Amino acid sequence: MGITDMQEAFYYRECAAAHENSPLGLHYAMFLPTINKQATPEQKKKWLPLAENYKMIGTYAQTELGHGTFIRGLETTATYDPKTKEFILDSPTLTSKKYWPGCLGKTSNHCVVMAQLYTQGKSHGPHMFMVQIRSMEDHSVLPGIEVGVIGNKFGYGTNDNGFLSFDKLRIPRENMLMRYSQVGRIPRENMLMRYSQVSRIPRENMLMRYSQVHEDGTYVKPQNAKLAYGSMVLIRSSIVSDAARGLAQACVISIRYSAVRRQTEAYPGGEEPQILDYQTQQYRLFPLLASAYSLQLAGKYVFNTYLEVNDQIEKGNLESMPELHALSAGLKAFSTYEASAGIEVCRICCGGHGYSQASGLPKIYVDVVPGCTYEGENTVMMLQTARYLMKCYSRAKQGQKLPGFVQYIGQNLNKKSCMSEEVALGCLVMAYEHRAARLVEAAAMRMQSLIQGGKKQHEAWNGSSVQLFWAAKAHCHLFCVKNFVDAIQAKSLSSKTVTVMKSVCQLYGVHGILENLGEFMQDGFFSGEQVGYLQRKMLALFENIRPNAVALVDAFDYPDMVLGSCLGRYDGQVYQALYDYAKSAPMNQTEIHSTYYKHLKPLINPETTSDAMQFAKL
Ligand SMILES: CCCCCCCC/C=C\CCCCCCCCCCCC(=O)SCCNC(=O)CCNC(=O)[C@H](O)C(C)(C)COP(=O)(O)OP(=O)(O)OC[C@H]1O[C@@H](n2cnc3c(N)ncnc32)[C@H](O)[C@@H]1OP(=O)(O)O
Ligand SMILES: Cc1cc2nc3c(=O)[nH]c(=O)nc-3n(C[C@H](O)[C@H](O)[C@H](O)COP(=O)(O)OP(=O)(O)OC[C@H]3O[C@@H](n4cnc5c(N)ncnc54)[C@H](O)[C@@H]3O)c2cc1C
Repeated sequence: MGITDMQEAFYYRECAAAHENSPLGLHYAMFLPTINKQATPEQKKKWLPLAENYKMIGTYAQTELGHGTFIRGLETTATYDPKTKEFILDSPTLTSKKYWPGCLGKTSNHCVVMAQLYTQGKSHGPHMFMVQIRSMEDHSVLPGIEVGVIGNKFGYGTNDNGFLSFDKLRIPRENMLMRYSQVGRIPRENMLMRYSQVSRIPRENMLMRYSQVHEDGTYVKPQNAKLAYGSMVLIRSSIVSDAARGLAQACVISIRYSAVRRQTEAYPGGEEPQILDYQTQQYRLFPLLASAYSLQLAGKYVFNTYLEVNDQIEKGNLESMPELHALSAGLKAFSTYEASAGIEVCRICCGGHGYSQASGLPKIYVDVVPGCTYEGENTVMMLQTARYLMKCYSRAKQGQKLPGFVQYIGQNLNKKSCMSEEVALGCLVMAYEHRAARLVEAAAMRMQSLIQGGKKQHEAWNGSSVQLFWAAKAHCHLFCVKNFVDAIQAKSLSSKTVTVMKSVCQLYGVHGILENLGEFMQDGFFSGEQVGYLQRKMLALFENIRPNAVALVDAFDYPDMVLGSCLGRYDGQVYQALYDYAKSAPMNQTEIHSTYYKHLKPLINPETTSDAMQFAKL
C-alpha cells in the first residue's frame, strides 16, 4: 500500500472490507505496534522487516481463560534458565490457557505473549515475549504448543480468535521484548549500556526499555512497570475514533433512509411524510449525529495526545503517563458505550429493513460493540479513570494546581447555572463542569466516610465504585462537550459551517443534560425554568438541524461500498436495492429448495412420499 501511517492504513483496509474485521487485524493493530514500541533497536531490526513483509504474522496473546482484566493475575509463566539462557514458557493450569486473541487460531505463526516473568526464584510480574507458534515451512503447530479457534462468537466471524497453551516451551533469552524508552539524557545508542555497566553483557542481548534479565538471571527493575501496558494504551487511544466511525456510518444509513422512507398519512387523506419529519425520529437520530461529530473530535484529540505523550515516554519523560492512561481508558469506555447504544437506536429507527443484513447496520453493530469489552472492559476502564480523578481531587483539596483538563475538580460548587433561553455554549460547559466536579466530590466524600467508618481502603473503594463510575462517566462527557465547544469557538470553520455546527454542538450539550437531568439538578444547580429553556431549545434545534440533516451525514463522506447498505445508498434507490438484494439471496437461486423433498413433501403429500420417507416419519 505504501501508507506509513498505521491509523491511515487501518482505515484504508477498512474501506476495502468495512467491518469485516480482517484476519490480519491483530497483526496490524497490535503485533506490529508492540514490536515497534516494546522491542529493543536490535530486536526491531531483526523482527520488523519480517513482520512488515508478512514473513512473521502475529497477534497479541495476553488474555487467558481465567483472566482478561486483571493482568497481574495472568498465570502463563516465563521462567529464566541461566544454564541455557532461555525462558521456559508454561501454561500451568486450565485457566492459564491464552483465550480470545484475534487471528490466533489458524492465521498467526508468531505472537507476543504476556507472561509472568520468573528469574532466580522470584516473580517480576507481566512481561512480553516473542513466541513462534507455527512452522514457517508448512504452518504446522510447533512442539510444546496447543493452538486452535475458540468457536463461533457474537460477531467477528472473519477473525479466528483463538486459544493457545504452552507445555514448557523454551525460547531464547533474546525473545523477551524490552525496548529502552525512558532514558532522556543517555542517547539511544548508549541506552543499551544503561544497566550493562553492572555486568557487561553483549549489546545484542541487552533487554532494554524498562527491564531486563542478564545472562545470570539478574533482573533489572523498570522505571515504570506499566510501560508494558503501552500497546493497550495505543489501541484504546485509537478505539475512540473507531467507535465514532461506527456511529457516524450508522447515522449516515439511518438518516438517509429516514429521508427516503415515507410512512403513515400526516393527516387524513394527506400524503405520507418522510419519517425524518417525525419529531420522535429526530429526537432519536439527531443527538446521535451530534454524538458522532463529538466522538470524532474526541478521537482526534486523544490519539494526538497519545502520540505526544508517547514521544515524551520514548525520551524518558514518563510524567504524563497517568493522565494519558486516565484519558484513553475513560474515553475508550465512554465512546464505545455511546457508539454501541447509538448504532442500535439507528437500527431500530429503520424499522424492519434495519434488521436485515442489507441495511449494513447489524455488521457495524457487531463490529463496534465488542469495543465495550476488549482492550479493557469498560467498567474497569472507567474505574481506572476514577482512580486518577480521586488523586486529582485530593491534590486540589491540598491547594495544588491541577494539570490541563482536570482543573475543574475541587471548584466551588455553590454557584448556580447561568443558563438562559439562548442556551450559550459557555453555560453548557459550566453545567457539565459543575456536574462532574460535584460527582467527583461526592465519590471522594463517600470513600472518606466509609474509611472514617472503619472500612479498609479496598472496601471503601468497592463501596463507592458506583459513584466512582458516575464521576468518571461525567468527566468523559464533560471532555467531549468541552472539546466540541472548543472546536466550534476555535473559529477554524467558515461562518456558514459554524452556524450549522454550533446547532449540532448545542444539541449534543442540551440533549446530554436532559438525558441525565437528575445529576444536573440534584443540588439545585438548574432551576425548573432553566430546564424548560433546555427542553424548548432541544425541540427548536431539531427544526434547525432538519434541513441540513442529510448534508451533515453526507459530510462524513463514506462511499456506498464502505457503508454496504441498501438503506444508506447515496442515490436513495432503497427499494430497488432491497429487491435486488433479496433476489440475489443464495436460497433464491432455485425455485424449490432441496429441503422440500426431505422435510416438507412428507408432510404435505405423504401418499406420494417414498417408503423410506414414511419410515423416517415413524
Ligand atoms: C503510532 C502507531 C499507530 C498504530 C495504530 C494501529 C491501528 C489502529 C487503528 C484503529 C484501531 C481501532 C480498533 C482496533 C480494534 C483492535 C481489535 C481488538 C483488539 C483487542 C485486543 C485486546 O483486547 S488485548 C487485551 C486487552 N486487555 C486489557 O486491556 C486488560 C485490562 N486491564 C488492565 O489494563 C490492567 O489490569 C488494569 C489497568 C485494569 C489494572 O492494572 P494493574 O492491576 O497493574 O494496576 P492497578 O490497578 O493496581 O494500578 C496501579 C497503577 O498503575 C496505573 N496504570 C494502570 N494501567 C496503566 C497504563 N496502561 N498506563 C499508565 N498507568 C497505568 C494506575 O493508574 C495506577 O496508578 P496509581 O498512581 O497507583 O493510581
Ligand atoms: C472480540 C474480542 C477480541 C479480543 N481480542 C483479544 C486479543 O487480541 N488479545 C487479547 O489478549 N485479548 C483479547 N480479547 C479479550 C479481552 O481483552 C478481554 O475479554 C477483556 O480484557 C475483558 O476481560 P475479561 O474477559 O476477563 O472480563 P472480566 O474482567 O471477567 O469482566 C467480567 C465482568 O467483571 C467486571 N469486573 C472485572 N474486574 C472488575 C473490577 N476490578 N472492578 C469492577 N468490575 C470488574 C467487569 O466490569 C465485567 O462486567 C478480546 C475480546 C473480544 C470480545
